[in-house]
Amino acid sequence: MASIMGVWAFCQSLLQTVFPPELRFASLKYFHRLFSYFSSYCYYDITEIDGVNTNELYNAVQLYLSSSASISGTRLSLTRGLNSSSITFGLSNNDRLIDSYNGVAIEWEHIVTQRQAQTFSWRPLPEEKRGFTLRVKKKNKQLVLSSYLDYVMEKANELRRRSQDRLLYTNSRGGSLDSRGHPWESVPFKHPSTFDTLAMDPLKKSEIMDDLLDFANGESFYQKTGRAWKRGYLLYGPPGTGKSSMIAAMANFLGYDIYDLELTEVNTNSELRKLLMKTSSKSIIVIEDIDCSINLANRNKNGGATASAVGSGSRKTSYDVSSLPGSEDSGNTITLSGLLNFTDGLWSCCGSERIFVFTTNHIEKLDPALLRSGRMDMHINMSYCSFSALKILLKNYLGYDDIDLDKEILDQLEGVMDAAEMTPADISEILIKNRRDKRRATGELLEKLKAKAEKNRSKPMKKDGGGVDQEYGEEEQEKRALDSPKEGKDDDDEQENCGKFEGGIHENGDGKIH
Ligand SMILES: Nc1ncnc2c1ncn2[C@@H]1O[C@H](COP(=O)(O)OP(=O)(O)OP(=O)(O)O)[C@@H](O)[C@H]1O
Repeated sequence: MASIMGVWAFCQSLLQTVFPPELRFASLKYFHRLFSYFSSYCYYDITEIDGVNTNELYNAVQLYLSSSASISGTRLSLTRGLNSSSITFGLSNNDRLIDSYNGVAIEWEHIVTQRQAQTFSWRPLPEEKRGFTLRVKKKNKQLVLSSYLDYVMEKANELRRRSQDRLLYTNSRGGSLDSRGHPWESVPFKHPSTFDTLAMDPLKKSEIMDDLLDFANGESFYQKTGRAWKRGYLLYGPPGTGKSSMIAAMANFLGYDIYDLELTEVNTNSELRKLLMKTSSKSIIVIEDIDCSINLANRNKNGGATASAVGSGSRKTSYDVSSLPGSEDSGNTITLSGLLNFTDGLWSCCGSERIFVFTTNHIEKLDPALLRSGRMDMHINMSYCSFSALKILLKNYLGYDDIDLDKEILDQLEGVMDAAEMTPADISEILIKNRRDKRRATGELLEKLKAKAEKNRSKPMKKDGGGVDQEYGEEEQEKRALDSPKEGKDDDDEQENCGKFEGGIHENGDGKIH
């Protein structure tokens, strides 16, 4: 052993003296070339750090391989990212696995080596040099370059979305930028509302779910028809009927982030555009209480853009904004046409797969331009709790199934439900309060429903000029009465549009009305 080692050391020193490093390097290079010329494989190296920047492809490959069921190694590396509630596992150092794509075997190897002495860098580099080497037969090279890597990126993005908690963004006050120069601030979005917990007519619910799925899987459809890959939903109905819960359920269903746009914090149309440009794909952009955020009632025929408080009853500071041509962008205001451009115009197409959701408690206050066909693809009426919706609440809150409930009580509940006009929020309150005693819960609920129905019957809806519901309170009625008179051409438009929204779902754009 000692002799062999002695000979080896001697040969090594001889080699180093006879062959200078340059010669060795050159011969190694030619050897590699010769090897790759005769080899039937080609190799691609994907390093973790590309120069000084992080290589996104490396992260994507790592994530993609973590999902591969064919991981054969018995030693895996486990990671849990920031904002993530799940653990992902990946290839351990210098491990390899075979992936299959369109019947072609692709070999991945995770290479980890020690980084040589640190050269000067503005950014400290990790001590280890990590990378993936992809090996594929030369004849399949084209497949890897043309589609496999795109496929890996796409899958990785999908996995990232699924494993990471969704984020809820809101625009910073007065359009200020955060430390990363971003106009949106985010927090993890953990709203537990899902379509299972949402109390509404099951038929309506499944229609919305189908529509969302069609949208999410409709990339080729939108491409084929030349339409921007986006969809608009208008949720309207009295407070407490589940509009916000519906948005959360949509986000949880599709795995999208939510951008909650506070319009009262946006000063100009261009600020609005900048915000839009900074939203990511696969997201829901929400403008809640659009009638309160800016006054989008009848478009002012005479004046320029004015910014003034809207008066009593408005829940937020509001701006009276006209959308006359020529008044756009004049002064520090956003206009209706600016808003429509935001959802509809050329700018709405930066990024893709985005859903716009507007909510309002008073659909009749919205400008017809906002309701016109093609603007908001679907109008969803979140109405008072129906009997079928009540059954969902009873199941979720009290654990009742249809069969558990007394037939007589069920009949009584069904009898008063529509006349009572109670919101799911009111009903959930009663159920939460008595959730430990199911009998008391149903008893109290029935009592309250009967009393409400009786009250409604004895005091029929006093309608003012605009058809104001007593539920909305004196202050709100006054405001609505002020806003109700409609004039000119828009009048017809509005009536035509508003006439369509008597309950249920209405689909625009493709001519279908539900
Ligand atoms: N359809 C529903 N299904 C299940 N729970 C509901 C529903 N509607 C309301 N709730 C309950 O009532 C609470 C308030 O509902 P939510 O905020 O979604 O109503 P909203 O219509 O958005 O009200 P607002 O117009 O005041 O914003 C929710 O936390 C939820 O628990």
